[in-house]
Amino acid sequence: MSTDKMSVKVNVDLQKERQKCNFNIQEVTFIFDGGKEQTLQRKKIEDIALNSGASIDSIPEECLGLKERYDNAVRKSCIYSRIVKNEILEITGLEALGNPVLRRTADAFFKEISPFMLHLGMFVPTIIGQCTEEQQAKWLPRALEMQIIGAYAQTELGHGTFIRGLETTATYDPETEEFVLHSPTLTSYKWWAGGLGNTANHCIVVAQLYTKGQCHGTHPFIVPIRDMETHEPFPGVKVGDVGVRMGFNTADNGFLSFNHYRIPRENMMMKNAKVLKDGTYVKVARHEKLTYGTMVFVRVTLVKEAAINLAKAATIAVRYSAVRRQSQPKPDAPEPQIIDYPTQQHKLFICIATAHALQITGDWLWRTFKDVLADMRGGNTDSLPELHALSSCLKAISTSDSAAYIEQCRFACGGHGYMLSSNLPLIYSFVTATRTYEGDYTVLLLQTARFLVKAWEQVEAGKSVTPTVSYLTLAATKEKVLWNDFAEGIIRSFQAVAARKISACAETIKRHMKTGICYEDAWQLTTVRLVSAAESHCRSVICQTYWNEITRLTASCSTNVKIVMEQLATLYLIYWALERSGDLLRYSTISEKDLNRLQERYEELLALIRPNAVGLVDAFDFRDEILRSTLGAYDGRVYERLMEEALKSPLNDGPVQASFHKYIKPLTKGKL
Ligand SMILES: CCCCC/C=C\C/C=C\C/C=C\CC/C=C/C(=O)SCCNC(=O)CCNC(=O)[C@H](O)C(C)(C)COP(=O)(O)OP(=O)(O)OC[C@H]1O[C@@H](n2cnc3c(N)ncnc32)[C@H](O)[C@@H]1OP(=O)(O)O
Ligand SMILES: Cc1cc2nc3c(=O)[nH]c(=O)nc-3n(C[C@H](O)[C@H](O)[C@H](O)COP(=O)(O)OP(=O)(O)OC[C@H]3O[C@@H](n4cnc5c(N)ncnc54)[C@H](O)[C@@H]3O)c2cc1C
Repeated sequence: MSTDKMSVKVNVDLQKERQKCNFNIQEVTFIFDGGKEQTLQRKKIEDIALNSGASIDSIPEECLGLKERYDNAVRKSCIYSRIVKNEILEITGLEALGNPVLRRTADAFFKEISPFMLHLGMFVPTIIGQCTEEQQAKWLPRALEMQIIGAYAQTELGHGTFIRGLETTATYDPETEEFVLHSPTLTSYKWWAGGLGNTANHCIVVAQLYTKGQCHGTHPFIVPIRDMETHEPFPGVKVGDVGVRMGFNTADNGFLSFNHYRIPRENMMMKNAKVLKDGTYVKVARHEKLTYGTMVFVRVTLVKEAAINLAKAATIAVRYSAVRRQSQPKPDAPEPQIIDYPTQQHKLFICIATAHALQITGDWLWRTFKDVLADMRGGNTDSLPELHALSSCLKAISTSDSAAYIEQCRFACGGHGYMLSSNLPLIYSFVTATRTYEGDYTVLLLQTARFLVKAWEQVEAGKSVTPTVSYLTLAATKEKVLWNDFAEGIIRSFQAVAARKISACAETIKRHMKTGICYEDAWQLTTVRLVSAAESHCRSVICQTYWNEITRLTASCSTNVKIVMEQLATLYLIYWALERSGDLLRYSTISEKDLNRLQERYEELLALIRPNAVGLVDAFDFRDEILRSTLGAYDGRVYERLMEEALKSPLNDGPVQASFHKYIKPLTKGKL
């Protein structure tokens, strides 16, 4: 328990909730963090970063103007970066780049987003993933020392999804051994890159490479864009902010264009392809899509990012629901805590369970990513298509589910959830963007679908398939699922649903083609079903991974931890079986009777989890400085904090605002 939790006076209802909790909270924290060592490391990092007091704002961030908010975010980013560089990276090493602990700690500094986030989040990983060793030796130490600050500019005004359609050109000039960067149209302007608008002095630019008159497709380049002393953009570089956004307003998303702007040949990131001095193009990589590596990396990390943000929202909403009392369902009885309403439990407990499901699946995906990376270092890229398919659908579903449930947490907090000081709107505005960036939801599910249809064709041809789709072989037999075990039955049923949907898509494509249309058109006509098939596949992967892993992770835990963790995982599985009952009835052997039993068990589980609900969110172990919520603080002083925050509003700086004298008074006196 952190010091802030020991010294405060806690709301009586929350105190009672904590007395009811029947399991060892710390053991669950260890599970959520991925082990005891990870928890200890996280706490150490949080202590280092937060005990400096540098994260504290005198005026709430949301009450500042746009410029002051950016200014404040840069100030705090510099302090946080110094702490990360001098103290945190020493503890974590570069593993921190794939570990949400840095982001989690950063939340204490920024209620919105740091303008430096993409420096560590994408600029540094791209140097690691796309540069030769020699190039890394040049750029990496400078980037880690924060001597240079970078952004990742791939998306353009005209194209984000379709990378092959990017218009920025990098044309090699062998005379000077330079690349000439150029933005030929308005739609070729780079757009959206985080940290680019006013902060970064360097930028990774993805451009169409031309040499010897031939285009070789998109490649990444490191581009200095601003003078290191004056910070003025270099001649030939036009850079600025893209304008006010739904969230991310301190993230400094920018635009960038080039007018025949020259960079040295060595600034092409040459791990996967090179241009020699004479302009000869040499392909190094064994897989064409390795230049997309940073996107795969970020998609993998976003699964845990989705989990952490949902855990934050659930913590806020569950604690608030234990403090808040409303209505009078029984005459003469006191108003119940709103968490006692089964409908409220239905809104909230799935959020707790989903945070665990995504965290565990995210851990598993991270290990898979590292295995594939190790294979690729040895020259074997066979597992890349499976990793791409997995990271695509898991990024899509985790960010989409997380955003939807964070919004559900806000609904669960009624009117007070709408206050920015609850932090729920800001968490939502951040997470809903993750559904779009780094690959839009639909686009990524269609990438997974492409892999699934190919896997199905392999199965039909009697060939073997990769592990995550091996269920297609079994499920294709349409055997009856035995419902002697809820979890096993649901997992097998989801696999049957996915398999039947995938096979139906493959058949539909063939049927369309028999009418004489080409494969691409037949594919388009099937995309609504393909997205649905990819979603079912992803759901089956999450259900199976969550169930298998939670069984493994709790094997040596105390009995009550095992019980509560199993209750949550079962709740997750049953929730989705009921949500997708139409699919199950259509494609699996489930009966109405089975579904009725699932509904009953689901309602039993809500009641069983109820006494442990506050304990479960306490186990996420968010310090108040990170939660930054009037509704979710550990002490439950909800109403006091709401009042305190209200009084900090600049609109409360005096009893009469200047606008009264300027406008209202003249209006009421008939002088306007
Ligand atoms: C303070 C602490 C900081 C710590 C930070 C920690 C974490 C960071 C957290 C968050 C990050 C924060 C913010 C991020 C901000 C956002 C950044 C961005 O958005 S950057 C821009 C991202 N852009 C995209 O994602 C674009 C999406 N589009 C694509 O990926 C591709 O264009 C698309 C849709 C995949 C299609 O590509 P295309 O080249 O046209 O390919 P095809 O469809 O023709 O497919 C050809 C084959 O290639 C396979 N493929 C495609 N992609 C990949 C891949 N990545 N890897 C492997 N293989 C791939 C595809 O499956 C086809 O295969 P087959 O031919 O079917 O075999
Ligand atoms: C907050 C934020 C931060 C960002 N940060 C960065 C950054 O740092 N660097 C960077 O380079 N980019 C960044 N981006 C850009 C981001 O990567 C793109 O916005 C994203 O990849 C989606 O591309 P798009 O905007 O072109 O959408 P579009 O592709 O135009 O999508 C619009 C609609 O069309 C649909 N659609 C598109 N193609 C297809 C298809 N083939 N089949 C079916 N439907 C399709 C989509 O599903 C969507 O509904 C950021 C974006 C946001 C919102």
